[in-house]
Amino acid sequence: MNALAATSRNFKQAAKLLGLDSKLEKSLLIPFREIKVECTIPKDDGTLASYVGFRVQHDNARGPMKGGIRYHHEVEPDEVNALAQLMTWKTAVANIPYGGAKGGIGCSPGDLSISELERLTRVFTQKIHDLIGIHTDVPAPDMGTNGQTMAWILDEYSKFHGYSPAVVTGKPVDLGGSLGRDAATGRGVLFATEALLAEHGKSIAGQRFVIQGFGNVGSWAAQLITEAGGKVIAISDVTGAVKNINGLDIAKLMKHSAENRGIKGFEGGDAVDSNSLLTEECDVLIPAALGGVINKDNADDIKAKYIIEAANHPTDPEADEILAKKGVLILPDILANSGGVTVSYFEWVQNIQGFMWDEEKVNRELKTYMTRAFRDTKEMCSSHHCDLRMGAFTLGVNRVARATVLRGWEA
Ligand SMILES: NC(=O)C1=CN([C@@H]2O[C@H](COP(=O)(O)OP(=O)(O)OC[C@H]3O[C@@H](n4cnc5c(N)ncnc54)[C@H](OP(=O)(O)O)[C@@H]3O)[C@@H](O)[C@H]2O)C=CC1
Ligand SMILES: O=C(O)CCC(=O)C(=O)O
Repeated sequence: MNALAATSRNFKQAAKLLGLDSKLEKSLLIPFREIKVECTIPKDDGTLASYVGFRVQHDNARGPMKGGIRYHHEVEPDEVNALAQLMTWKTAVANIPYGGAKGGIGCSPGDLSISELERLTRVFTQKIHDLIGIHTDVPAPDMGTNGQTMAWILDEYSKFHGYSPAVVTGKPVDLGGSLGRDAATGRGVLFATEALLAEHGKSIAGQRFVIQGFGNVGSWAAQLITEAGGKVIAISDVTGAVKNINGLDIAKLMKHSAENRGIKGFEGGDAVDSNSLLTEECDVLIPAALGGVINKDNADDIKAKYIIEAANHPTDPEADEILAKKGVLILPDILANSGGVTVSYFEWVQNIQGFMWDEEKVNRELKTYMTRAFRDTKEMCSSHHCDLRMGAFTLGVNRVARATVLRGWEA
């Protein structure tokens, strides 16, 4: 199912459970602003190349809009729209004072040189600089982007507006980035998984994990789960998938991946078919790459008891229904991966205060926020007799709806 159709379907179900006024429901779904820009750059070989960039600013009822920028060849308007909408509900679930936005450029970052990526990022920033800002819309990294990308945006934006470190988060620590932001989404995944397992009398130790994606989120999740005593038995990235039922050596896999631009060829396990990774025998499945990967075609074959959505919208609504019938518990994206934007909030707060927290404080606060978001979601599950996805959606949508009405929304 199309990402926007899937996200909107979940939103409408939550609106129904909350008994939301139909006009308010319609207004909450419509994005505040959709930006599309053409970014033309000279390539290293002297030819010109053109890429389409997007920024969708979905909602700002609770504060400045917030969300990552993705560089990927599949970036298209509907998906960016869906991701921006998810950010609105996610920041509300985390109860941080933000709305939601998302951006992206349709490109294959692996095929561009560092200087081409820099030129592309600077041109994109030139085209959107007057629509983002510390109190309007604050970008961060997502798939295919990283701290360096944020540093270029910061620098380009600052040429127009003066030095403004708080205009982006997820930037390098040397430029005012927060300690702990790099690991934050993976660490948040760990905390959320711990909270879910604890409800069932279990802990990370002794559970078998399968992870799709070995980038920022997947690799940190794998490291932290291993440190907590979990056994990561299979991992995939674009180059392939590797499995070891005794547990993969994540430190060695990190080294191999950095040296070989991917996990293909890693000798600490058996190469397996990437397409069957999601249906491997395990206790906990963590999709940490693309959206829509768990769908009606593979949901019935999934053997995990728990799915922790580290990626955004990895599960289609049709798959949700199939998995619910099988008794598989899903910790939804807007809760499970909210650790990244939560520490982005800490980073923004530190920049505005001109003060730096130590990493221990960042991680401690992150745990408090993740545990609170989990508890608040469970309360919505109890009061609306719904699953965790609807618990999180009703929590987020209700908070945004209340802020919207309080600010003076009129039907
Ligand atoms: N970064 C963040 O703070 C946050 C990210 N997220 C979400 O987490 C997910 C991952 O983001 P992030 O880790 O930042 O992105 P990265 O670009 O750092 O990593 C993405 C990973 O996914 C892999 N991948 C891409 N396509 C496939 C595929 N078809 N099969 C298997 N693996 C694949 C990539 O492989 P390769 O490297 O070989 O290309 C890479 O290992 C996204 O859905 C993102 O929206 C959510 C919240 C915050
Ligand atoms: O850190 C942020 O601001 C946003 C992270 C993000 O894009 C996401 O949570 O999907």
